[in-house]
Formats: sequence, C-alpha cells, structure tokens
Amino acid sequence: MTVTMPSQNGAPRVVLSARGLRRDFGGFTAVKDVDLDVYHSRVHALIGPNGAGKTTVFNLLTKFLQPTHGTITLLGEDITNTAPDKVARMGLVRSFQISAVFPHLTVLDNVRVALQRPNNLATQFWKPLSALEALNAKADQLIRSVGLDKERNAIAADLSYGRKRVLEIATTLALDPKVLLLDEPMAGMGHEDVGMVAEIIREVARERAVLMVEHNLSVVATLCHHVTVLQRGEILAEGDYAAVSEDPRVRTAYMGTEEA
Ligand SMILES: Nc1ncnc2c1ncn2[C@@H]1O[C@H](COP(=O)(O)OP(=O)(O)OP(=O)(O)O)[C@@H](O)[C@H]1O
Repeated sequence: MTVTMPSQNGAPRVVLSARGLRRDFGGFTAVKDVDLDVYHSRVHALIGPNGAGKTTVFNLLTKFLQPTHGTITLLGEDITNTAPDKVARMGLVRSFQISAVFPHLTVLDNVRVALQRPNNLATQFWKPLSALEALNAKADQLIRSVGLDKERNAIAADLSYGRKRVLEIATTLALDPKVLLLDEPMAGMGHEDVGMVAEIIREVARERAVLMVEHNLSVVATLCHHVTVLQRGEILAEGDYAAVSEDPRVRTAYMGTEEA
C-alpha cells in the first residue's frame, strides 16, 4: 500500500523521515538523535567530514542496519522494523542495491535485465509478446530519460566511467524508486561528467526524492535544495546551501576554515 501525505497548498510532501535515530556500535555512538525529513521532488544532501556517520545513516534508512533507537517512516508507513528487501520494494532504493551493471551486455540489455527484477512486468516472461514489447518500450524510455540514447547498443564495458555511472542510475530507476539514495554519485568523475550526472539527478528528482551523500560542495550548492550537515554522528546544521555555508559552526567544524 502506498500512502503519501497530501501535498496541501502545493508544499512538497515528506516521503521519508527519521526521528531520534541512533546507532551504537558497542560503546561507540556512530549516529545520535538524528531527525531527517526528505521531500518528494527535492534533492537532499547529507554532508560531513569523514567518519561523521553519513554511511551509517544510509544503512539505517535502508534497514541494512537496525537503529538502536528512533523511528523511520517511508511514505507514511513505519519501517523501523521492516526488512531491507521489503523497504526496497516499498520504494526506498540505494543505487548500488540493484545496480549490478553487466559489463558484457549492451546498455539496452542491462536496462532490460534490471526491468525484469521482481515487481517489474517482465518477470512474467511467459506472458504474451505484448508484455515483451511493453518491456522494450519501458527500457527505451528509461534510456532516453538518462540521455543514453546514443549508447543504447554499446557494450557497457566500453562506456566512459561517467556513462557507466549513468547506466547504474538507469538500472536503479528500473525499480521505480520513490526515494533514491545515492552514495557519492560523482566520486572519481571529471568535471564534464559531474555536470552531466548532476543534470540527470536534477531530472530524476522531478518525480521522486533524492537523498545523496556528496563531498563535492559545488555540486551540493547548485543541485541540492536541502543540506544536512553531520558531525560526529549528530546534526550540526541544516537548511539550504546558502544558510548552511554561512553557519560559522559549519565553516569551522566541517570545512575547517572560515573561508569555505
Ligand atoms: N560496523 C561498525 N562497527 C564499529 N564502528 C563503526 C561501524 N560502522 C561505522 N563505524 C564507525 O562509525 C563512525 C561513522 O562512520 P560512517 O562510515 O558512517 O561515516 P561517514 O560519514 O560515512 O564517513 P566517510 O565519509 O569516511 O565514508 C566512524 O567512526 C566509523 O568508524
């Protein structure tokens, strides 16, 4: 069942929220008292220095890790005690979860394989030809939506690093996530690819929520509507990039300098 909070007076609706999230590892608290609201059609950045707890928060939200305290709500349903595979089926998908890109398959075949995962129409391969045609149409639509049309018949292994990451995003989108979690999507990319992937994420977020861990602050500044800064497992600041980057605590604690 999909329950979404009504978007009254056009305000974006919360699709994923966490309250009082905490995770202890033995005597060490990696995440403490984290409240988070992620909105439909918004790109939300989770930033912070190494060891701040970003990956742990991702693992808690996707239920790879169980919180020590706190609650998590997805599309109006409490998922605090829900298994990770069910959470993914409900629409909260982390890119690497299903983004196994097969290097020797073409772009088209990679997307078709992704579309054949559970919950997608093509699992019913015994269905008539019309189902197969619908699959092909859906694959082409996905390929177009991430701008891989020209590489449609290229072998995945022959794609540039940046285009491979885009193919990864396309295979993730095949599950039709309502909330997409991206872990450093720009990592290891050159300037040109960063711009291209940022445009794709912007486009992808029109119809879903995106929460991303990102170290590239110029990407965060231009792409993200909302920024949460973590430090030592706790929220240090949040707001839009302008507000967060003006915050003296962020400048000194996260960026290490008043000049950031
Ligand atoms: N399974 C674990 N057992 C013990 N400590 C852990 C475990 N996972 C994470 N930690 C600790 O929790 C803290 C937060 O780690 P986490 O990986 O969430 O940070 P991060 O912000 O993602 O860092 P980075 O930017 O370096 O990836 C770190 O001090 C880390 O050593």
